Amino acid sequence: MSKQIIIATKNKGKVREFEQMFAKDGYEVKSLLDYKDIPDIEEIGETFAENASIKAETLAKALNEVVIGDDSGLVVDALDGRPGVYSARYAGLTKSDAANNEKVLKEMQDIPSEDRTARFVCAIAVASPQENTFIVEGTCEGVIAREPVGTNGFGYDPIMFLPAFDKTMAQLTANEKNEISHRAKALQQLISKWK
Ligand SMILES: O=P(O)(O)OP(=O)(O)OP(=O)(O)OC[C@H]1O[C@@H](n2cnc3c(O)ncnc32)[C@H](O)[C@@H]1O
Ligand SMILES: [Mg+2]
Repeated sequence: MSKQIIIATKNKGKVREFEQMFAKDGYEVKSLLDYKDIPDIEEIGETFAENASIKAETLAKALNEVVIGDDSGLVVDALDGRPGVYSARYAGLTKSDAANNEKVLKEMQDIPSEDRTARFVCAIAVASPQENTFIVEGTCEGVIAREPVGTNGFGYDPIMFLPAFDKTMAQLTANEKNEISHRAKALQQLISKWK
């Protein structure tokens, strides 16, 4: 029987990255895309950590299993930390990646290069029916680009320029992203600190 990890997400990009990162340890990844009967989980927290916990705890309770929640997003310094926990719905409830990117670029159009710093943040929560929820966080620093570049990844990747690579996150291969991303760093924390 294969080992299984359940992730409380409906985001296909996240599912793909967790599959890639867990594959080497032989884990099969399940997500909310496999549990269609679970009602939408409301993300009412004020922090990434709170929302990751809400997602993980809700599904852990519903399934009576250990579940991982991922809440993540883009924090832009010149926008006072926006889109932050509103990253998914920044340009409206349709949750369009392209519209979200356009909105950030428009708000940043008069911001000079040196003030375009930003970071991706990923909080991962592990909830189980018996134990307290365990939370870790990872970040990945970058600069908001002038226009979307690249087609890999998902979400805000095309507008997140990484000076160290001289590429946007959407120009990295999956393997490259999974070595340096906010999600990868959170997962490394989880593996080194949980239990
Ligand atoms: O809540 P779930 O079901 O997990 O899926 P979601 O897409 O709503 O996920 P979040 O609430 O955590 O919102 C995250 C937002 O940040 C974006 N995001 C998260 N991780 C990202 C990454 O690695 N690269 C680019 N954008 C990312 C993503 O596209 C969303 O717009
Ligand atoms: Mg969400």
